[in-house]
Amino acid sequence: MRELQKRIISELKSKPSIDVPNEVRERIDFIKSYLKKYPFIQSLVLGISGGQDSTLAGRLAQLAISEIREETGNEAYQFIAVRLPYGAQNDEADAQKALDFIQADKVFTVNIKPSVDALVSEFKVNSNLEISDFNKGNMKARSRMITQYAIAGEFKGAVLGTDHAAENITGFYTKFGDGAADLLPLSGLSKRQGKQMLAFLEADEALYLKVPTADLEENKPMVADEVALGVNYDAIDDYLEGKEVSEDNAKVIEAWFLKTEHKRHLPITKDDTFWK
Ligand SMILES: Nc1ncnc2c1ncn2[C@@H]1O[C@H](COP(=O)(O)OP(=O)(O)OC[C@H]2O[C@@H]([n+]3cccc(C(=O)O)c3)[C@H](O)[C@@H]2O)[C@@H](O)[C@H]1O
Ligand SMILES: Nc1ncnc2c1ncn2[C@@H]1O[C@H](COP(=O)(O)OP(=O)(O)OP(=O)(O)O)[C@@H](O)[C@H]1O
Ligand SMILES: [Mg+2]
Repeated sequence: MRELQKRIISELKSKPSIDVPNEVRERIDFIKSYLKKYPFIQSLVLGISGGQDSTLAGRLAQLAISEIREETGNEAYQFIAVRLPYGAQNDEADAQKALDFIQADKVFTVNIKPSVDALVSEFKVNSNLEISDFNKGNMKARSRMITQYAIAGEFKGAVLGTDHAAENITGFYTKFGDGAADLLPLSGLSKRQGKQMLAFLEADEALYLKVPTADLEENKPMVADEVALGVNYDAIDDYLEGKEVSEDNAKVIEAWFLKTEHKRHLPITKDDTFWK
């Protein structure tokens, strides 16, 4: 195995394969044990996009909350799903399908378009600064973060994130946007391991066979992650599972990993050494 591949696997804690029922159980138990340790936290909050990752994290969270409510008799525990479209969402039907599957205790819908557009327009009006479509995409992800933390603030909540090894390795998320969260129930998983868990949980296969997309840019709607990254998830998963991948794919994956190293650390101080 490549030296960097070994280091990445160890850092991201990815596994060559998973025992699917056990993996589901361990991740539900992780959420429950955290809630038991910090009883102040009574709700879990997560944005549901209609994509694979939030469908899986949302269902695991709802199962954990239902179990803990039953076990403790405390009816205050709840899972709050949040729809956060920017105007009309291209794959709204998938988001509704995901909500049907997750069966969240509560659903809020907040259109982030007015606040994002207001901010973009302020730059233009006051500073004649044109925010690029790409940068605006990251502003959308950060607006979603603000909204989820506002809901957590109202409901003694913690915010869940959907980051997993196949996303963390390329840093393909917005720093302090969708990258910001309190708990990460999918940590260490490859994309295909997430699919296996959704199949085990009996999700409609349309929810995990669909093409993964960030869908943040208006000039390039629904662009597939794999196109933006220049490498496909099969290769990323193989790499994380310790398999051999082509030299070209390995180089692309490793370049993303090295370029985004700053995203996998807390804000950098003079005493940190990872970047030296
Ligand atoms: N070396 C370094 N040391 C310390 N900080 C560094 C840095 N390089 C950049 N930075 C900071 O990081 C910022 C750039 O990072 P960031 O703001 O994240 O922006 P960036 O990594 O440029 O873009 C985010 C990428 O993730 C994709 N994304 C975002 C959200 C969700 C999803 C999805 O799959 O759903 C995908 C998005 O399409 C885009 O390709 C810079 O503006 C700077 O503040
Ligand atoms: N329109 C949206 N509404 C609510 N939450 C969203 C929306 N878009 C993104 N998010 C949040 O940001 C997270 C990151 O998006 P990302 O695209 O990586 O995951 P996904 O859409 O769940 O799965 P996939 O990678 O398969 O598209 C989502 O998991 C979700 O929590
Ligand atoms: Mg998505």
